[in-house]
Amino acid sequence: MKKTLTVRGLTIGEGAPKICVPLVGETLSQLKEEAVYLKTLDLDVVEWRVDFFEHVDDIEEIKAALGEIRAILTDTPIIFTFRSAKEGGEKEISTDYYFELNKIIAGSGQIDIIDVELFNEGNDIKAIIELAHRYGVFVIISNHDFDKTPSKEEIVSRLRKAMEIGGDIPKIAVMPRSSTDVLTLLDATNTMNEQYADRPFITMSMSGKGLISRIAGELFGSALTFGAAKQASAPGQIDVVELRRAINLLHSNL
Ligand SMILES: O=C1C[C@@](O)(C(=O)O)C[C@@H](O)[C@@H]1O
Repeated sequence: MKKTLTVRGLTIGEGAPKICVPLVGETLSQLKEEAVYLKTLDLDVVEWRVDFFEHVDDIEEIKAALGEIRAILTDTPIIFTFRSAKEGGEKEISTDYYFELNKIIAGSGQIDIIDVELFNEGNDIKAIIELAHRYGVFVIISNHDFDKTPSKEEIVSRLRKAMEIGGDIPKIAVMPRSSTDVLTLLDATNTMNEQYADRPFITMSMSGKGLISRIAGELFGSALTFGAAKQASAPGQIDVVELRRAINLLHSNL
């Protein structure tokens, strides 16, 4: 039996996939403007992609900005994500700083979910999961391949590893080079859903080719999907209004 996960009244892992929209502003004023705009949209979760932020190397500035974002978004679940350059993010930072930042923010009381990349030291990941849980924060353990789609076995294995290490929500985003690659991601998702997952997880095949994976999560097993407001944070994200419409279309026919 798969567990669901409830955050600020939102239950992830049942019914239609939940919609997450990334905040990608570079300056504090852009972030505040974006957050005000996101409040007007029909979305479920907001992800702050802090690697887009101009002061990403200053934890005090990040904390202050987060306070302002939280004050605007009040009841919306917030995911805090520093996406490393090697996994498609905007900036490179040292591993030490990556964990220091994530630990401080996990304990800040301002966020609900934190994204930690799977390709790190197991003990570092476990330490941050433990700390996050102490503060009631859920942890996404993520992996991204912006170049290709690994084999089905590899995708399932990475998602299972994210689960075994203690992540609350395993996640993988891969790039298709062909329609077969999209099927591989969907097949891996379906197998994970039917055979291995005991908790919600997230998968997507990126770019226009992979769009089906961003709308068909309810059928194959992905619990959350990313849509764009004004600016996408990854290739293939569609406008959040169209995304909701497509998801509802599938949902109402299942
Ligand atoms: O990991 C993900 C998924 C994503 O890469 C996507 O393809 O929608 C977008 C990122 O902002 C997010 O952190």
